[in-house]
Amino acid sequence: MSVHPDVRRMTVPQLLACKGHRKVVALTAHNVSTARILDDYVDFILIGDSTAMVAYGLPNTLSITLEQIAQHTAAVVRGTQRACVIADMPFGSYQESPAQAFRSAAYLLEHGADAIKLEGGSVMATTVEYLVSRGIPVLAHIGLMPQYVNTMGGYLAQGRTEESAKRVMDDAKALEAAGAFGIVLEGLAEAVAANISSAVSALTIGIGASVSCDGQILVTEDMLGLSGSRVPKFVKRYANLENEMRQAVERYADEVRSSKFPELQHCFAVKKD
Ligand SMILES: Nc1nc(=O)c2c([nH]1)NC[C@@H]1CN(c3ccc(C(=O)N[C@@H](CCC(=O)O)C(=O)O)cc3)CN21
Ligand SMILES: CC(C)C(=O)C(=O)O
Ligand SMILES: [Mg+2]
Repeated sequence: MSVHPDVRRMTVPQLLACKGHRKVVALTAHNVSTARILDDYVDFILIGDSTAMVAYGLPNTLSITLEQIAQHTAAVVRGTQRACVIADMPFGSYQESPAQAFRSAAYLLEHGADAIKLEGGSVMATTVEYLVSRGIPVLAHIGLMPQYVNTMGGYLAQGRTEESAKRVMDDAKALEAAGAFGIVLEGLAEAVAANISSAVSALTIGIGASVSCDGQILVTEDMLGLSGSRVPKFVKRYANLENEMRQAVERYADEVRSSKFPELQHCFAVKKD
């Protein structure tokens, strides 16, 4: 990157300044071609651990490694200029201790991330404070936490009982006090998301948590119709790129088989004399 880039990347303080003024727009990406397109439209791009599922075909988000997320982060950074880039901390890279979390988060910042995201409520407050006080902006993630799939027994919406609603509100307040600049609210009852969004000064980013959040995020493959038929209830399909890709690939296959492609314009001629 040049010393004086014409285009400035959105910073975490600028993201936070959106609270109460305008909605924050976010999507996931893990490669250059997608990141380059998103860069013109979103405030931040998340390299989600959902990459495990949408890019690697793994059954859940648990087995993607820090090294994999770091490489996908570097790719997204190379494909973007304006969007803030936030990397998901993979399972096992931060739960052990604040020091372990710092080492992992620093590794992701070394690969170009502007901030990191980690899952967990009050239990992560000490870790969040440790990271933020040492220069690493933290986006927290509560409600439906996919890295807890084995203890939760599934991807279940949260905040639907009084007890659950109170727990999630307490988590949000603990993370705010620890210094998280934002909190992803996933799979959360609408009223609870609304209460949290007005109770905390941190930015709330919803996914399946209603329009009351300060911003929204979705997995890009889901909203583009590229992740098959089984998508979470909270996904809205803005395109059906699977159909488009099928049509294009079918046409290519037909043209190769019928020798219609390639044509002369796609070929090199021998140089004259
Ligand atoms: N492609 C993709 N999109 C995602 O949004 C996503 C991932 N992968 N991987 C990690 C997690 C898993 N997510 C999920 C997966 C399934 C449901 C789901 O099926 N939920 C039920 C409701 C469950 C209940 O509370 O009863 C649903 O009907 O949507 C929700 C979130 C969200 N995250
Ligand atoms: C959907 C977002 C919030 C996420 O954590 C992911 O993609 O991994
Ligand atoms: Mg994630």
